[in-house]
Amino acid sequence: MTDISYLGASLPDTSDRMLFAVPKKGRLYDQCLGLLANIGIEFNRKPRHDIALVSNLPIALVFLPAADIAAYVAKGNVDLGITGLDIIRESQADGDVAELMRLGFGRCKLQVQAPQADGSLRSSSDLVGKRIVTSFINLTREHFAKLEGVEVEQMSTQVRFVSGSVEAACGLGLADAIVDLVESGDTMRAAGLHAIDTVLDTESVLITNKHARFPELAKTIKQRVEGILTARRYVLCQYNIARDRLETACGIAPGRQAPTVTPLEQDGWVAVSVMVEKSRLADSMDALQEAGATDILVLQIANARA
Ligand SMILES: Nc1ncnc2c1ncn2[C@@H]1O[C@H](COP(=O)(O)OP(=O)(O)OP(=O)(O)O)[C@@H](O)[C@H]1O
Ligand SMILES: O=P(O)(O)OC[C@H]1O[C@H](OP(=O)(O)OP(=O)(O)O)[C@H](O)[C@@H]1O
Ligand SMILES: [Mg+2]
Repeated sequence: MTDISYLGASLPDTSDRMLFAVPKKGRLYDQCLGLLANIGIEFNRKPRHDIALVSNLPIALVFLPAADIAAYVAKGNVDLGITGLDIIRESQADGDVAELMRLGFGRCKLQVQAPQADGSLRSSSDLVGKRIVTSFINLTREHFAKLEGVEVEQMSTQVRFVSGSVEAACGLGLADAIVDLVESGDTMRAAGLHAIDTVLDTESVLITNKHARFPELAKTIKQRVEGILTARRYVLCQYNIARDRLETACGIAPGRQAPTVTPLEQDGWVAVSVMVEKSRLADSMDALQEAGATDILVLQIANARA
């Protein structure tokens, strides 16, 4: 049985439950809570408690720092978890951790950033032998060792760890450049830095230990998450069209599997219902209208299953 007694004095009994690790704060927290609600996970988390029993499934949620979750999953201390791909790679947990699915939020880039004012630093190669500060020492060392064409132990670039506010390091004279996460770029620019290379594109990932307990329950969670992600990506588009133009219309919006076509009470006309990717919706509606579709309606999808 997993020992998680370090997480609180009066622990609930979690022995018969799948342990599901979720970031306890930070950039992924709100999205994770939204996802848990959407997949029907109900729980009541008491203030200051890092474990919450799920009332409608044999699951205990364990709220942990995002940066630690990959290591807990890799060691089998928890069965399932949500964290960033950057953290999985940095924790060197790939061998023991199976990626169940990418979740499409927490998207950002791990980038090499140098002072804008220093025109001599234009790519990672210009930093060989210099001082780099980061929270991602393993990924950064691998990046520069590869660039230098040597093993990590032999490389001349110096990589030092700081746990946060990495962008301050250059201004404080601690580093010539940094490696940190960039989303909008606001933090980077505010510190007078610009990106000169990308180490990794990252997003949040649902992961499990390769030998985890409760594989059936993990599969259920995965299917539920898939349903929510599909629902978020698509809308349902309905329209009427003359039957002799149906083929053209179906070519414009072929749907996930195929459009549903039902006869209208009006002779020679049909009603069509089809899933359309949100990213292509406006173009598809223009083309459908052009092809003679009328009464084109768009409906949100709350949930979906393949
Ligand atoms: N600006 C961002 N945009 C999108 N995703 C991000 C951003 N910053 C971090 N992430 C993602 O979220 C993960 C956790 O980072 P986060 O900043 O939430 O943790 P933290 O630094 O421990 O928390 P905090 O910033 O509250 O101290 C990162 O590893 C990355 O995958
Ligand atoms: O490109 P941006 O949109 O500005 O986002 C990037 C910033 O977000 C994260 O920091 P966070 O806000 O989590 O603070 P932290 O450094 O204390 O972790 C990351 O470490 C960057 O500093
Ligand atoms: Mg942070």
